Amino acid sequence: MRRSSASLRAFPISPVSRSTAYRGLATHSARAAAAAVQTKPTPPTEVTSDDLPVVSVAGRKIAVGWDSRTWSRFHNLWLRDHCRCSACYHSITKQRLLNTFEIPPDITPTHAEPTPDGLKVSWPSSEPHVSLYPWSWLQQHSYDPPLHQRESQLDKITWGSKIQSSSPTITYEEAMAADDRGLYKWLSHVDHFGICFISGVPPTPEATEELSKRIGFIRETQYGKFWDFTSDLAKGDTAYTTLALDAHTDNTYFTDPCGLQLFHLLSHTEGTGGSTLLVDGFYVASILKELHPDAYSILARTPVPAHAAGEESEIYKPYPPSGYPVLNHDPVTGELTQVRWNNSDRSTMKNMDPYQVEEWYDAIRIWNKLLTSADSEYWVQLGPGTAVIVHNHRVLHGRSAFTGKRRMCGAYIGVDEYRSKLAVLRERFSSDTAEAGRSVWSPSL
Ligand SMILES: C[N+](C)(C)CCCC[C@H](N)C(=O)O
Ligand SMILES: O=C(O)CCC(=O)C(=O)O
Repeated sequence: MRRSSASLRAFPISPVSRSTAYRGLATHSARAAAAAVQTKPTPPTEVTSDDLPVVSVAGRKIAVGWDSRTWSRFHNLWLRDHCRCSACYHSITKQRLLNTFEIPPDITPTHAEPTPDGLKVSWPSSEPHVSLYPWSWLQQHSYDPPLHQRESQLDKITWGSKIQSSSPTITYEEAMAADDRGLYKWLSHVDHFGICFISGVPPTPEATEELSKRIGFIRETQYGKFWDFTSDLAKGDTAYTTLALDAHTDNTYFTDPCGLQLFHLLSHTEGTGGSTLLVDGFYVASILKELHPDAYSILARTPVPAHAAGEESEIYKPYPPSGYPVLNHDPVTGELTQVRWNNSDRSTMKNMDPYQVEEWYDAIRIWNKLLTSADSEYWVQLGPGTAVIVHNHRVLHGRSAFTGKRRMCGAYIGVDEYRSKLAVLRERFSSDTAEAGRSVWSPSL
């Protein structure tokens, strides 16, 4: 609905006129719309300079009318706290300079008006303080009501064994290309699928280490930084044997399990077996939730203790020691964010209520049956030249038993290092403001 700019003209807000900040038809219809029961808000249209939103200050909030049906309400206190002028916010470090706790809880603007660049608000203070909030930022961060889908897993593509017909893959050249476009493609595949193969990798630990470092610094653990291992029990873990390893996620004994795990099989001679198992934990969890909601709920609320205690000098356990559930969720969106499952590394199930015991075992039995189904299991034989990266918060991995001499190398990357790199690449390659550098209004802040 187009409105003349005259009807949107703000005028100074005095206590008397505070609740009638605007005149003209737009205000009436906008206010009537605001009073109407809020139907599901439609994301507002692009704000153009000749069609500015309606702005109204009422009590402890400022209301922004995007169109006749969509309003957002922002607390004055919240707006003042989020001022990003150079006095309130460090434009280089992107850190708050303002002392939040000096803002009066009942702060009220002396003036508020729509401008082509955003919502302009003047605050009472000994020296005049003016804040300007870009319309796009206000739309993105509207919380009353939320106008945009919160950052969510919408772009996750779950898979079963059929992915083997078209596994996400990039070439080593793409991954190593200095312009980072290939790196962005690689990490986008990991973000969507939880796995990505890399073909054409020189079959050396050196090249594999450099490949790993393209994502971020390697996460050092008790197994070292870059690992190059075989079945010699060099470390007190069954990975350093010829035994089969059931589908698992690594580091359940850490408070914060690694984010990515890269594997590159350098050689396997004088024997057979040792193929790699990959299972999309998000895919299996979605089936469990659909077909066995009670089991899903049990796995989502029962903490599972774990340990790595194969070295005399080490006892790793998560904090708190009770551990974390198999299925972990975003407390805001409720979406599944992390699978933690390693039945070998699981410690004694203590602190359980007696009635829980059998239902928990029933739940993990169903979970295991789905994990090990032909529909879920993606078996692939790695070999020199083809590495695979696995998102350890989502995809479970394992291997079949083997004979002979088998040499595997790889590395862990922290989940925050991975997410930071992806965010930077996304900012650079998918934002039309990348050239201008990171704004204090970046969606990431
Ligand atoms: C990857 N690397 C061979 C270094 C270590 C393997 C550790 C496996 C451990 N049981 C876990 O699940 O975390
Ligand atoms: O040896 C392999 O193929 C995988 C070993 C493994 O599962 C691990 O290191 O976590």
